[in-house]
Amino acid sequence: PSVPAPDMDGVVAALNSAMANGAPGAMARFTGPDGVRSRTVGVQDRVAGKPMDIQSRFRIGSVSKTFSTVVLLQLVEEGKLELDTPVNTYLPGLLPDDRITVRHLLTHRSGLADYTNAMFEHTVPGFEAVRNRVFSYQELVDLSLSEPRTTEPGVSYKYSNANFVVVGMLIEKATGRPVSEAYQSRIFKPLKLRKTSYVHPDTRIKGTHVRGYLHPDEAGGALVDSTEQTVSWAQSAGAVISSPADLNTFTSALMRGRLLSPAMMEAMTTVTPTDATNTRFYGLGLRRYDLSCGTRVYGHTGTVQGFYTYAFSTRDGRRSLSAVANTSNHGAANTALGGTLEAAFCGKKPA
Ligand SMILES: CC1(C)S[C@@H]2[C@H](NC(=O)CCCC[C@H](NC(=O)C[NH3+])C(=O)[O-])C(=O)N2[C@H]1C(=O)[O-]
Repeated sequence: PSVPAPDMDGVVAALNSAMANGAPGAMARFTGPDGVRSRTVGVQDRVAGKPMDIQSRFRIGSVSKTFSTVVLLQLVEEGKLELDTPVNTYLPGLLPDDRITVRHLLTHRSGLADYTNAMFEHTVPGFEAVRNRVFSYQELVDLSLSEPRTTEPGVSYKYSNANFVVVGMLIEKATGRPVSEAYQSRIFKPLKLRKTSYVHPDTRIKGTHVRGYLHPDEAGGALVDSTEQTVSWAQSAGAVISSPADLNTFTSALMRGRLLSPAMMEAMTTVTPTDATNTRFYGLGLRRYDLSCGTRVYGHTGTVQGFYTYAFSTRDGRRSLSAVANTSNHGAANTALGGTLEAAFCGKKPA
């Protein structure tokens, strides 16, 4: 069936709107039946004045959660883990509730509190306090467990980074190796994602990269260059670095079934609503957005200090969009950037 051509003027308008709302720059890359379309606006480095470059690397934040989910679901397919088995079966004594299962982690229904709410209550001081810190997985779990559970296991969707910290622990327990090796051998290498890496706790983004600029909580406050950080507060929940092309390749390959079996893709894309709009859903480490034209897109969003990312594909993987703005803690910029999805996947609005 024919699909609408991407409305690249609409994509540029969304990128410019992100800039008008405080992003020094933004960019988007679309792949579809008619090939690749890229657009960039503004700068990737405010001091050097370097223009945004579609080849650049950047921090993808929670889009990392989908990479971690792919590794874990491959381990499930290999019989090394089971989705409906309690986490404590694999990591004895880790969690205070034996009812919390692996599936509860991937669907944000475990009830484990998100320690980043307290950690980043004050945006810039919170960031400065951790940007060079290296946490163990256990320290992050302990931060979560120091707060009350947010739901009985399985009862409701309560997004928490803690879930994907435990996912990282499960991957390392099941493989006996660091999670970085699993990303590399199971995803980065097979898909030839040459600009995608997991370098925790190194603070640098190697090669040509976008610099990220964090908005302070104080209106009109100066932007903070947040490019260099360990992202140790997130690790398997948010520390992957990638590029627009690699994210297009990843989400498209995922939806085409290059990484997981059809049965596992069915499980991954079985979703529940995350809000009252009934257009936003979550499956297993994967978001589904239902767009105004009826198209359903699957992927993830990412917020890490100085970067906001969307990485989505259609269910058949034939169309994919990645978009990033190099600012964060500015809701209007994030929402504006989201306009790239409607423009890219729904095409020009009828006059
Ligand atoms: C659910 C989200 C939005 S939050 C979650 C994760 N990012 C974080 O947990 C970092 C939150 C603080 C980042 C900081 N904000 C503050 O400090 C606010 N006081 C900023 O904007 O740079 C990610 O990425 N996910 C997004 C996702 O999945 O889309």
